[in-house]
Amino acid sequence: MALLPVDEALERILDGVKPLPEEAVRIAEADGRVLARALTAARTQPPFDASAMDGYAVRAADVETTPAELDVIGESAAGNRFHGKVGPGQAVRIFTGAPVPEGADTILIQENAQSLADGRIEALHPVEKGRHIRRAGLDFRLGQPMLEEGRLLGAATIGLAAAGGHPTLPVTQRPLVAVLATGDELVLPGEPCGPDQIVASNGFAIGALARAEGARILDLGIIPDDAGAITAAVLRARDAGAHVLVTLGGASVGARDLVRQALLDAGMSLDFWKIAMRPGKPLMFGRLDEMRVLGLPGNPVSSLVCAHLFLRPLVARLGQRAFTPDLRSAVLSAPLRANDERRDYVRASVAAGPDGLIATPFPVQDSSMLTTLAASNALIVREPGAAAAETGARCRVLLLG
Ligand SMILES: Nc1nc2c(c(=O)[nH]1)N[C@H]1C(S)=C(S)[C@@H](COP(=O)(O)OP(=O)(O)OC[C@H]3O[C@@H](n4cnc5c(N)ncnc54)[C@H](O)[C@@H]3O)O[C@H]1N2
Ligand code: MOO
Repeated sequence: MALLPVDEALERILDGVKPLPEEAVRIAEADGRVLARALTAARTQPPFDASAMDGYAVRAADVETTPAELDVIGESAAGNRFHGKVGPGQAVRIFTGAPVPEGADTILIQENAQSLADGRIEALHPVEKGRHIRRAGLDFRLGQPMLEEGRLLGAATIGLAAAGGHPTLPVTQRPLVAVLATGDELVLPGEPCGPDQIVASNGFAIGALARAEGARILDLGIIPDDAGAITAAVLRARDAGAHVLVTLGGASVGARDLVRQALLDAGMSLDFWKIAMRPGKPLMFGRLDEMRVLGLPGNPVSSLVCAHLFLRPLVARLGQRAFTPDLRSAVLSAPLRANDERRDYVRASVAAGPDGLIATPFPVQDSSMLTTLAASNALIVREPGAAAAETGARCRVLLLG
């Protein structure tokens, strides 16, 4: 049977996936969340004409010719306005952020004023009308759109929302991704490791990748190669309301590769198994009620490359985040062999050269080797059936970010 092309696999995984419903979060906890609907200003900023400088609120007409003497009749500070009116020949001491008093139409900065005796000042230079005054609503006005739906919230956007008077924000729920590792050979880092055992690493890597895309993680731990135990763990994920279940390992064809059967036993409808991709051929995908199930291969590189290509966009879409693979053109610094029928994702390091990006593939591409994946910042994407490529040839690279 022909293997499913990668792009079609992604389409099938994303088919019908919609952003999760919204929830309210306190603004102090909104960092990294996605705005579920557009936000409008609940107030006007600044709410009054405000001074942008420390100095004196004056009438421009009084300082047209300088030096000019003025009577200081009071003070307007941020949080404590002056309630009177500035008349001809008068000034009010004013500080940055304070309301400009009635009658004044400009700000004389204190560097351009000389203090005299008896609460008088001398304006040393003329000031044009409106100088150093922030008009009410300069930043935004009540009811004005501030932030659009789908906006990823960070420092500036959270600051804006707070200034707009929002104590809580409507954000898209974070997808819950359950992660289930399978294999009798696996132990956790730091646990005693028998002679035939290895340390389970995939769950940590996948968890990190999913979290970076906005997911919450439900860690189901390591389940032994026992179909019944795997099925029970799958049902735990569903009952916990996981939006996505990621299984790790046991996806291939060996007699001990029990995950597919265990998923079917749990009631999953299988959409596909095996795709035209290297690494990651035994990838499987299906649905169990509302939960999407991604069965990732056990080899650490296969598992993480598949997660980059399929789990990230799935989690992003559920969480209403924009996701666009960062594909670029580069020049090969070493030759590559002709490709077979699978799309190949070749670990590589990509660096800027004088004429654009230069891609250097790692010579050994075994899908168990995390050292090369950790050293890679990109994958060279080679189409099925691609001819051998010489040094200097153009290639497509997927930056891992
Ligand atoms: N006869 C065939 N054999 C294999 C085929 C095939 O088509 N025919 N496909 C190969 C490919 S490609 C891959 S990829 C692997 C994937 O196999 P599984 O998904 O069944 O993975 P396992 O056999 O369970 O494990 C493979 C390897 O990865 C280690 N592993 C598993 N889980 C973890 C984990 N959580 N952390 C770290 N390492 C893990 C496991 O110990 C094995 O060494 O199948 C090929 N075989
Ligand atoms: O697809 Mo497997 O991932 O070649 O090692």
